[in-house]
Amino acid sequence: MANHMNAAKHGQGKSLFGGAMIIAGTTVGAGMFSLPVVGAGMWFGYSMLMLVAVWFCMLMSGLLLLEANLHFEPGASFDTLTRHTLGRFWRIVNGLSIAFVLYILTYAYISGGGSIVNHSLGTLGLSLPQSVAGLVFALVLALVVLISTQAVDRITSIMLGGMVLSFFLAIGNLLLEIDMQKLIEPDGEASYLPYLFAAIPFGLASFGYHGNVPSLVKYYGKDPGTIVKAICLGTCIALVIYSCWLVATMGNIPRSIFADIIAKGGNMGVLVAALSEVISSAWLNNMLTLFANLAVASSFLGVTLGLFDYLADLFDFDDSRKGRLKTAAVTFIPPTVLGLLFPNGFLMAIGFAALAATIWAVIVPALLAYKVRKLSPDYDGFKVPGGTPLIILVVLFGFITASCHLLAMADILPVYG
Ligand SMILES: N[C@@H](Cc1ccccc1)C(=O)O
Repeated sequence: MANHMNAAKHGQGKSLFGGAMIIAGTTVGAGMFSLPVVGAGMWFGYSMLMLVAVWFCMLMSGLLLLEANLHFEPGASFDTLTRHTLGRFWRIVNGLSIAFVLYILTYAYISGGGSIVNHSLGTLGLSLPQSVAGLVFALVLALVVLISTQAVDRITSIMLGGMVLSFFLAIGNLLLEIDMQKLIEPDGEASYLPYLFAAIPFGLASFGYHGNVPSLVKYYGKDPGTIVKAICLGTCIALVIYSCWLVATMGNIPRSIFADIIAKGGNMGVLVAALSEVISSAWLNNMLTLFANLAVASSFLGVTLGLFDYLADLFDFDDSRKGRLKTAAVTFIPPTVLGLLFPNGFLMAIGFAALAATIWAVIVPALLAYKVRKLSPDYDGFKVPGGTPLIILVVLFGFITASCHLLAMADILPVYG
């Protein structure tokens, strides 16, 4: 949901709340649906520990990016920051990793969207092949992006409202029904901690919002006090939502059932179907399904709008009808074709998004801050506390997460299920 910037810009006051909602809106997305599935191996306690640690590192990398950004005029893009501070090589690596994350997330959303649309149709007694459901999901939403940015803005604002309501109704009820024993004394195999490592990349993807930092600087101007608070509050909101989500899922679905969910591909629809089984009321069930649909659809709109603008700029396609059609073709055709060929790659795609995000959302921000501190040692504006040790910690976090993903892919780290 990267586009609430525009929605907020039309607003009257530049309140702290608006900025926090922009960050929370971008952060909370499909990554959330991977958390209970990849966290099932280590279960609740370690999942919470991992979430808090990843939240801290992702918050710090966002603040380091802000620090570097404040050395430039408001409006400077991520690309401008890397070009002026780190040079050509990093500019290219950064640009490629951003484009890769946007593309693969679009594919993840088509896969997750197809799966959840299919689950929703199932409750109505209809059925479609999942790849076709993904195609319908992508076509409808791509049309919104093709129409205009304003269309995306309006629709995502409505979706955000619907998401908040449906989340609290459905999850609130699940939270009331949790079984403490499931949370604290899970069933299934007796090994937990070894599964933590393969889950870290999914935590990282779930806390990604960094593309919005330059937009916040443009929106608020050089007002570090408010921007820092907006980033802290926005990521805290995401942390609270994810914690409630873990309690609601792990407190209701036994750990052994998660092994079945994973065996069925671990896609969004399978998880929501397992949750639906424990919700007694049909109405609350609909709220949960509505929430899942809105969450993935609004993330799809935000991410593809970012990709759309990025590609239009890259290929120099204009804003005429023909130009937008060309941009839409390069934006949507590759991930949609991938979605038709591999309808169930949701988890795999979130993992690869995390791998590429370690570059631009973690390592590059740390390097940028290191470099601007070297270039202007007398600068007395906003500085993230912790000095070079904090920068080293953030870079290490990036390397460890990338290594975890690669080692898990190579079957060297254990993956539950
Ligand atoms: N946090 C987003 C994904 C994302 C990653 C990186 C940057 C922006 C967004 C989600 O959970 O869907």
